[in-house]
Amino acid sequence: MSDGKKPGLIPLDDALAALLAEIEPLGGVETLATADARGRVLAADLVSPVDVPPADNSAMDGYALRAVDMTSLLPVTQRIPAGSVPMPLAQGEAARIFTGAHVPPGADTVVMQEYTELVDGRLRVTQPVTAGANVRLRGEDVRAGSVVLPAGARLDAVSLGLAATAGAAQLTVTRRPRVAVFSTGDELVMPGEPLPPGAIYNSNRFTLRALLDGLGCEVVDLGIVPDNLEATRAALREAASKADVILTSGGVSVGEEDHLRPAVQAEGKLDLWAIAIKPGKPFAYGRVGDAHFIGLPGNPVSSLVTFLVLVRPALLKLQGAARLTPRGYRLVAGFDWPKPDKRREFLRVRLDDEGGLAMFSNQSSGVLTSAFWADGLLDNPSGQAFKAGDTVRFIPFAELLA
Ligand SMILES: Nc1nc2c(c(=O)[nH]1)N[C@H]1C(S)=C(S)[C@@H](COP(=O)(O)OP(=O)(O)OC[C@H]3O[C@@H](n4cnc5c(N)ncnc54)[C@H](O)[C@@H]3O)O[C@H]1N2
Ligand code: MOO
Ligand SMILES: [Mg+2]
Repeated sequence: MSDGKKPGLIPLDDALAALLAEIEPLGGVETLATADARGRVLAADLVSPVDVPPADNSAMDGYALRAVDMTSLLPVTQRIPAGSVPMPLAQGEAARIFTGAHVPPGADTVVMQEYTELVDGRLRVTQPVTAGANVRLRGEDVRAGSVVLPAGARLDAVSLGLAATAGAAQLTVTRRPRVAVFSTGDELVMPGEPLPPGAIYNSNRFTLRALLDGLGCEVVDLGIVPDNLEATRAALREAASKADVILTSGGVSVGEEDHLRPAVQAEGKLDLWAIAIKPGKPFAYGRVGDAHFIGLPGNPVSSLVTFLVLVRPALLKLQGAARLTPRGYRLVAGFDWPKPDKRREFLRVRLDDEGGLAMFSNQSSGVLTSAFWADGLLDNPSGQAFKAGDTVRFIPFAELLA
């Protein structure tokens, strides 16, 4: 802990480890319709009761036959649209078949119709295909009895589709965290209201609510809290009575208008403060009652970055997610960075046309445009300068905002 004047900054990895050590998964499950489970975490392995596809089926509109018959003129003895049940195919016969229709027993190959012609009602293959072509095998996607989605999987568009392909109408997911959110700042005004002198629109509320929503959390929005100790303490008490997590923005730095740290110390305890991260240094973590307290810096980019790097893993751990941190990728910097900081930096960067990384010109933590422009964050270790052409670590927003 620091006295607030000369903070000994905590390395980010240590801070994240300490934060995650405080987080126990919430426990508790609920069963939801598959369509309603986006953003949630699967509570138990999902085992498929069926093979997918359930039978060998055609990948093309064309004709099913036996490969050995490919060079003969074949009578077309049945017509098999998708959804119908075929009859067995005898040697020397072909069947008209459509994409997705079950291949008749006896047939082993499908020839697309463009590679065939009918001669007096009989099928001639004009362009032979290899044996087994265009047949999608039973169970080649999912085998009955296998785990389609493991416990801890986060449910996104692809995993929900996969659950449905295995026939799951409902999914058992972990309990969603209740997160009470408030913004602090006498200067804050809500969009839609006039902007008086000295004021600024409250953007963090919207960023944070959307981030929480994406992570499957239930938001308790306590609005804007003025910059005074009593109001901040009262807001913390209310938040702790209503939520598993209290998430605030602003008022965590060292000015006498920053009341969150003393308020948390009065109402509970402060475990972590001042991280070696840029932007986002005054990030704070503690407890108020049974609730976790997380204080994000007010600057909009600091608030966003600390959420993505520190809060997101914590909220995922609360929900029992298997993967807490995003993948990083090694990419080439397209610019020089001659001014290393003591803090680990997260620069807002974009993929350039050569597959390297370009940087937004203004990296101020107040410039939210930088994050909108960017494709992700360049994760630069503390004290490190780099040059164009050097390899750096890139974390795409596609990973962080999923
Ligand atoms: N003497 C020092 N001053 C500051 C330090 C320091 O080490 N010594 N750290 C700076 C850093 S780094 C950051 S980050 C900020 C964090 O400040 P706070 O968390 O106390 O946030 P505020 O002072 O309340 O606000 C900062 C900035 O952000 C704007 N803001 C706040 N909330 C919102 C919101 N909901 N929507 C949009 N904008 C918001 C606010 O107007 C301020 O401009 O402290 C530095 N100071
Ligand atoms: O940490 Mo502050 O975010 O450098 O502006
Ligand atoms: Mg401040």
